[in-house]
Amino acid sequence: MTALVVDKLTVRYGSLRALNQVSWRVDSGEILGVIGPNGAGKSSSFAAISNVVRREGTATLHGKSTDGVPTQALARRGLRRTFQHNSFFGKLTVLQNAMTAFQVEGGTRLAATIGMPWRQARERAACRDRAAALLREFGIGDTYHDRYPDDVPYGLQRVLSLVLAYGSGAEVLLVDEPAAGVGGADLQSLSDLLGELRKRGVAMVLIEHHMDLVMRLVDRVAVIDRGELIAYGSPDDVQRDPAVLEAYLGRSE
Ligand SMILES: Nc1ncnc2c1ncn2[C@@H]1O[C@H](COP(=O)(O)OP(=O)(O)OP(=O)(O)O)[C@@H](O)[C@H]1O
Repeated sequence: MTALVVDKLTVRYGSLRALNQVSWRVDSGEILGVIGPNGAGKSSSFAAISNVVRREGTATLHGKSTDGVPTQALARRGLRRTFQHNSFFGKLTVLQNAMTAFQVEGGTRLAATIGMPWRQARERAACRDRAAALLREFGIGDTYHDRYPDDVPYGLQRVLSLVLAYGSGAEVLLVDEPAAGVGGADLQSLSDLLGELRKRGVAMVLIEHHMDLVMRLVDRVAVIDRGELIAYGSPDDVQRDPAVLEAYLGRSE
């Protein structure tokens, strides 16, 4: 099932055209890799899809236009994203952060679930159980639940970012450089997690500089260079594309 289609997406910052008429699609249960050199326009495409920056062109989520739909409303429609840098609520524990993942879903206010007294106690307990189960499901054991995100190993923080974005049922995930700063076994865990989310039917768009991870994992690749889509196809085809070799893969970052 088609999850997200972008058509002729264009982003301008003043006189700079950061993205120029880029089109691609991603289906449920599929990972689209978006690659390109630094400054190519990858993150701008996420910002445009999420309606964080002004855009031209269209983005269609499950067949419905997202034009003018606020970011939070898109999140409620199942479009979530993660960022290059972890963005947790630093004063909340890992578990409390996970509890907030259900706020968007349920539409309840953060304060009502975390800060408020006895009236909300039952809802709070249910939310807490759900959040703890979610964390455990993705390998974040109880020993980490009461720590602050900054106090857990970095690889686990990256996993936590994804788990929070996935929350209790994201259908389309925009994943921005999950493997940044991650190596070894943590890289494998991340790769496994992304594979697991795909199995669950989540459509993912993955911006990533870690080429091995991208080429091993994704179903299709969109290559952007200086705001232009220069190649779009299977990892094998893209890796053989002379324009890609010239513009990106042969260039050291
Ligand atoms: N808010 C902004 N205002 C002005 N220019 C911006 C803004 N955000 C990005 N740019 C510029 O737009 C271009 C595309 O940036 P973008 O961050 O989308 O690239 P990217 O492919 O995600 O790069 P990287 O791999 O380094 O994260 C770059 O030239 C960048 O300097």
